[in-house]
Amino acid sequence: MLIVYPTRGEAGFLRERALEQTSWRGRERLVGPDWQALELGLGKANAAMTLGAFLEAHPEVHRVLLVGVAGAYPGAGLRAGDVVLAAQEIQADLGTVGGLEALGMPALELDARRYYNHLPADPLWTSQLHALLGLTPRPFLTRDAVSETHEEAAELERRWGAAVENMEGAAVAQTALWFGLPWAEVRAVSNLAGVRDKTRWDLPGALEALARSLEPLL
Ligand SMILES: O=C(O)c1cccc(C(=O)CC[C@H]2O[C@@H](n3cnc4c(=O)[nH]cnc43)[C@H](O)[C@@H]2O)c1
Repeated sequence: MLIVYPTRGEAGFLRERALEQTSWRGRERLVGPDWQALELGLGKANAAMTLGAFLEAHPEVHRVLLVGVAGAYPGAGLRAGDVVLAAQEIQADLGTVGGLEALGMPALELDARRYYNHLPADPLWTSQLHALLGLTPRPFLTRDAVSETHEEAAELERRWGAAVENMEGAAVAQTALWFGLPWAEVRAVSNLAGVRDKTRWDLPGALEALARSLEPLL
């Protein structure tokens, strides 16, 4: 299993369990007993670029798990420290404000299936993770620009029906789908989406909860 994470700050619990810490094209790479982990960088371009290049060079990878922190949308009923599993990733800043279908062009076409803004997580692996980790799958939303106000976050939640916001998920999803690999995603809530003041985030609490919830996998 390849575990990917956007920033080094999100991978402390993996580093603690790693047998080896190296670097791959300037990105941190960790090797565990039966997993390896790779830093992606912030945002969709970094995520797709790094994961695509790594998968091309590492055909031994059979599945991809994205882990990290996320902002919870106001109506999602989530608090800092809650851990969520992705049912799908929604790429919310591709195409028109309402999405890509208005342009009549999919982001990805595989085996006659067209993917516009919605990228489903692997159903089998996600249901296994649901059973193993006790997490209920929820819709995740990805955009390069983070929500900066409560109103912006509430509008995105209303339009797309997502529970949490992040900056890399859809890129990892699209890359994994293109490589024909199952992908899944687990994130811990560090903040309310729309809140940019980091003193109101709980990064340590989120990272502790993420580490605890992924224990059965490591
Ligand atoms: O400053 C630190 O110590 C630190 C440690 C771990 C992570 C960070 C981050 O800043 C994580 C950035 C990462 O988190 C996702 N994220 C978190 N909240 C939101 C949000 O409200 N909207 C969008 N993305 C969010 C995102 O995927 C970033 O890549 C700092």
